[in-house]
Amino acid sequence: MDTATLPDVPLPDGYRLRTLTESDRRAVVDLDLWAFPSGVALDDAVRHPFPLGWDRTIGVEADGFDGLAALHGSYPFREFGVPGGTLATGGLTWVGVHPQHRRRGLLTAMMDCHLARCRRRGEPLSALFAAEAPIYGRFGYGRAADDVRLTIARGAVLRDVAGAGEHRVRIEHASRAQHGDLVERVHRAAGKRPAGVDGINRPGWCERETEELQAHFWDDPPAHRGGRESRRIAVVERGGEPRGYALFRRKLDWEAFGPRGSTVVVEAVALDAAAARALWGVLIDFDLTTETAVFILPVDDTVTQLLADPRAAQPRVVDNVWVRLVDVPSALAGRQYSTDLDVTLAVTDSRIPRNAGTYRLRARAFGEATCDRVADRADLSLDVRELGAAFLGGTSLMSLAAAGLVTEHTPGVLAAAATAFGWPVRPVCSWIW
Ligand SMILES: CC(=O)SCCNC(=O)CCNC(=O)[C@H](O)C(C)(C)COP(=O)(O)OP(=O)(O)OC[C@H]1O[C@@H](n2cnc3c(N)ncnc32)[C@H](O)[C@@H]1OP(=O)(O)O
Repeated sequence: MDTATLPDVPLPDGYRLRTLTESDRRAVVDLDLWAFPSGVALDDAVRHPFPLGWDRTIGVEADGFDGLAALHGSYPFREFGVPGGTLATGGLTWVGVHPQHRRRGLLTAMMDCHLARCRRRGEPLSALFAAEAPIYGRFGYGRAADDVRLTIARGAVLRDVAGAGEHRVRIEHASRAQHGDLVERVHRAAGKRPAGVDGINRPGWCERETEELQAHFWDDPPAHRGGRESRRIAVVERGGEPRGYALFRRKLDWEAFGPRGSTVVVEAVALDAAAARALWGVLIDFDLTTETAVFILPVDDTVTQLLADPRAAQPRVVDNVWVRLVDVPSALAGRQYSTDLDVTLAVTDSRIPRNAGTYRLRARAFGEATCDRVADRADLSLDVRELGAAFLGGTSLMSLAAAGLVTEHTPGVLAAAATAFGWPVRPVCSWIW
């Protein structure tokens, strides 16, 4: 399969797509700074590790315009978490259009290019984090996961967990050399068995799979610290084995009545309840601080159950990953379902017409699934966007139907399908790419 040639997608007059190379790095970073304004100087920004592979970084050039008019890239996630397994997924990122060229259809052209290339590469899914939430629904992406952000007062009471006291906590400067392997190992294990039950993974979980992403993740330039300290890590160990970690930064502010520092937790992962209790006991009790802000957590994270007063943590729920089915039958057959299922779905898809059609989806609870195109009358009808929203098991088909976005043609099938599409563990991706 030819994956190098760019697909022939319609572009506005005077624009063309081009695969970029290392020699375009400065232009790429410059365009990114145009799209995402920042106080970081271009000369500084180009020195930092570049997270994309060049074979997946596509620019748009314009007649008579120096530099790039637009840009997008994608990460090759080979093991993006879906209910009961993983699927190859194109992780769309670095989408940007120079302000001079916006609203002429360049994003639309880049989306057609990205989706065509995902399909050629055999990636049945694409996923992304949306800079602005209204952008991607029109391209068939559904809001597939939410995360919760907490602000926990220092010393908030946590429920006891047997065995928590048997952990040792190391608190250190975080570095790839010292902690890279540990973080990857614990992070991967947490996605595979988040509730400690075999086969019940966390959908949406994915690793920083490439060398470029790892280098970028561990880079810690002062300009990205927001006035906070360099990145630190707390590692909880039991019997000498790491059982959890948190990456965090503190900041000390002095006020008239004394210190009012805070801690920001960037990623916190624990392999069981005792490790979580040991970890959070440290994170919410740093000296000279009054609160700990937690950036991204699964909405069902252990700490939400351990807090004696969950309201005091001021939970805010925000959209996390958005998912797009690039190849409907492969994607639907590529996940598991929570109950036995036999349903016929009529799917519309205005951007990838070959996806549109009626499919019979059959599955055994927590087992194999098959999905075949049929000519039958459908039990349910919905757009590919809603299928994306429901795909990770975090958005109920029932709630989509209540909003008029899924239609039931066979009475009783909606409730059964909504239950089957759900998953015991809520989806999330623990880091923004
Ligand atoms: C996965 C990621 O990387 S998320 C990062 C996205 N990038 C950014 O937010 C950086 C700043 N913004 C930009 O670079 C650009 O404005 C983009 C990429 C958001 C849009 O690019 P454009 O080339 O202007 O989009 P394009 O002209 O193809 O618009 C397509 C449609 O989307 C709509 N649209 C575009 N941007 C937005 C937005 N921010 N909010 C709502 N609708 C939008 C357009 O109005 C248009 O609608 P229509 O089809 O009904 O006419």
